[in-house]
Amino acid sequence: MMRMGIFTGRKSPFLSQLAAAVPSSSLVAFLLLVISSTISSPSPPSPSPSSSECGMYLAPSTIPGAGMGVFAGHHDIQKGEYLLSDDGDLVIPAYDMNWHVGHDKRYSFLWEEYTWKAASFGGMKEEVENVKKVKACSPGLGAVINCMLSLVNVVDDYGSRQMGLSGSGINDTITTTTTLSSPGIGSYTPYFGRRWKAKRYITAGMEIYGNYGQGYFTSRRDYDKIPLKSNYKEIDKILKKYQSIITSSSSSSSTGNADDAVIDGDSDWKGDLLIFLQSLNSIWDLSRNMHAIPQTDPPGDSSAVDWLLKQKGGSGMQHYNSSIRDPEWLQANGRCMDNIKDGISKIPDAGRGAFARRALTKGSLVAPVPLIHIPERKTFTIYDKKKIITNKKDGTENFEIVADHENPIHHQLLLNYCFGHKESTLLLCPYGLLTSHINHDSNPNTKVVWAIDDQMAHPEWRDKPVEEWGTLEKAGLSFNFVALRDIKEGEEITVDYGREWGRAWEEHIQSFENRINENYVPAFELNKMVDLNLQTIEERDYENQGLHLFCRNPYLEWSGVVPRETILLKSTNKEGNETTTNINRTEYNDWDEHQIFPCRIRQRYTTNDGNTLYFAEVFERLEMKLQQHEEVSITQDLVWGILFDVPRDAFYFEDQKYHRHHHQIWSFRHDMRVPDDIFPEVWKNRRVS
Ligand SMILES: C[S@@+](CC[C@H](N)C(=O)[O-])C[C@H]1O[C@@H](n2cnc3c(N)ncnc32)[C@H](O)[C@@H]1O
Repeated sequence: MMRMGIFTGRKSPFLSQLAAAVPSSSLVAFLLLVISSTISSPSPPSPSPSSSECGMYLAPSTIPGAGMGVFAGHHDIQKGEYLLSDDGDLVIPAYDMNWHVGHDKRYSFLWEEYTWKAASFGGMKEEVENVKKVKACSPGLGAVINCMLSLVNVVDDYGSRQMGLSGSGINDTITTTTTLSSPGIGSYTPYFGRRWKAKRYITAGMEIYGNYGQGYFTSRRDYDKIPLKSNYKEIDKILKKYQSIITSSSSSSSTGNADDAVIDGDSDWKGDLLIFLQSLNSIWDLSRNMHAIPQTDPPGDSSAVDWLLKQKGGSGMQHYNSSIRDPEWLQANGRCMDNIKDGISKIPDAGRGAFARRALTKGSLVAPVPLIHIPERKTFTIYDKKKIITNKKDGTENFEIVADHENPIHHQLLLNYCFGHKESTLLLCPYGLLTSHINHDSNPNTKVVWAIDDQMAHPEWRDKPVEEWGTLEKAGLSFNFVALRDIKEGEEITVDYGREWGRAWEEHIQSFENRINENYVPAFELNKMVDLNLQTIEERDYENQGLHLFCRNPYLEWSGVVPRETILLKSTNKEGNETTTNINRTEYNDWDEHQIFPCRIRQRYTTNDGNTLYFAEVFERLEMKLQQHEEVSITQDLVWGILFDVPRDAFYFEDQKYHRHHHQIWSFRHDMRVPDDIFPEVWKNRRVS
């Protein structure tokens, strides 16, 4: 069992003397002012009988002003352990939002505070032109944990980012001549499996801290006093100096050095010196270093400094103790987050779902549901493209493809993960542990209610028009999902998304048939099917089905095929004469085993010992713009290598850009609906025809 020094379970005697010295709340922009609301809050849902089993709580953070935080519940978590053994959080991509709605400054996107780089999620970078323009919204644990850089105790597990449809409940239908006939395809994210692993031993009751990265704190003015790792190191140097002064003075005074007589006369000078050091932060207020100086209780307690300097993290460990809540306190003041676990939904076509991790009694909390607000639902609109002609300075014409704001054609997938109301522009998107997994049932076992005021940073927003608070950059509201009846362990959790959602879904099912590209299977799924018999170009043209097929470099080498440095291209110029051009193949110069080359399968055959092998040709696709029509290009395939007797492993698929199901305009989009009886009148800012 992995244990950390003397922090094995409960508070260490020395650290309990360290005051909660996180920088003052004036440092943090999101002050929590709990003001009563005229909408009556329900009484808190009862904890379920087995609540002492709770493995994770949502409760006020130990960081002043940081709102809610996540805490390990009644069990210690060992280093290397996954926080929950489930499949993990969803990641919902939002595409090209600047291109679609960036023109309108009214559309604020609070998700921005909760997004990650799409490029680091497996499979996402292949599906779009520019992965930098994709916002990877992950409403799970990552969105709700706070960060204290010196005490980060969980890491986002990159190794588990092998996300995809497997396990979403529809992959069973995938075969070579697959018919992905589920009307649910494209209406939920294909990306899930984002998991969090303990980076160090986490004692029961400890706040969970992820690593937002230093850039998060250096790029925001509100956080300009929060110490970074380097600041704690600086302070460790000063504290060591302080220690050496007091140690050498003690030893010289014991040898009767006359120079130390004055100091020695004041019996508490060591403490005073430390108090002096500690008080510097009030005069040097802007320094991150100053805020890294540990405050002790009582002030001037040099033994606490001795203790800190013996710890691996030095002064960075000063908030360790104040980051731990008693599990009993958490039970009384927190909301249990892990009553649900994830899995494949039992509801046809619904993708993934949430299930009761333990038996839950009627009226008890199923899950706390903090909410990210989007004041204007048009933020999620996707527009058609249009071509505009502009005149260049030299008088020639230029073509540009821009969003056609007269012609909305679809919505971001994120819409399906938010609650709305037909009479309001406001959307409220759940985050927190697995709350986005909960599916619809018109006869549900769980209902949506407002959290009690104390569980929300801004309950008073419910009394104000959306226009007055919607653009604020911190989440402030929260629902609770509460059991409508006793729920058995393992039962799927459902809420009622509302009549309008149900009607829209029915209509979608009716109109769905014949609209899907039956043969398209996402590339990252095909790549996982290592036993799949691939099709020859005559049997199936992958290119026509939204895919690109490639051959891997090691098999080219094995077949003795060497990529050419230059390629001879025959083409016809604008006068109609045939020309031959040498083109440099600069991209493919290195022999890299991850390199892939466009190819197509000419033949598939089975050997006497039952192995399937392929005969393929590797080609170069050359694209040329016609000079007189810049927007028109022609392509020409040039075969430059033949592979004989290669196995399935020689081939690799990528999706053509914007081809996955969730990009298709037939894919279902509808927000979940906040029940009428809890939707504030004052938010109704949209007339419904
Ligand atoms: C908030 S998400 C729920 C999580 C989703 N199942 C997933 O795998 O990511 C809402 C989406 O789930 C699917 N869904 C939820 N309830 C459903 C139901 N009763 N029938 C079909 N699809 C459902 C729809 O795609 C809907 O847009």
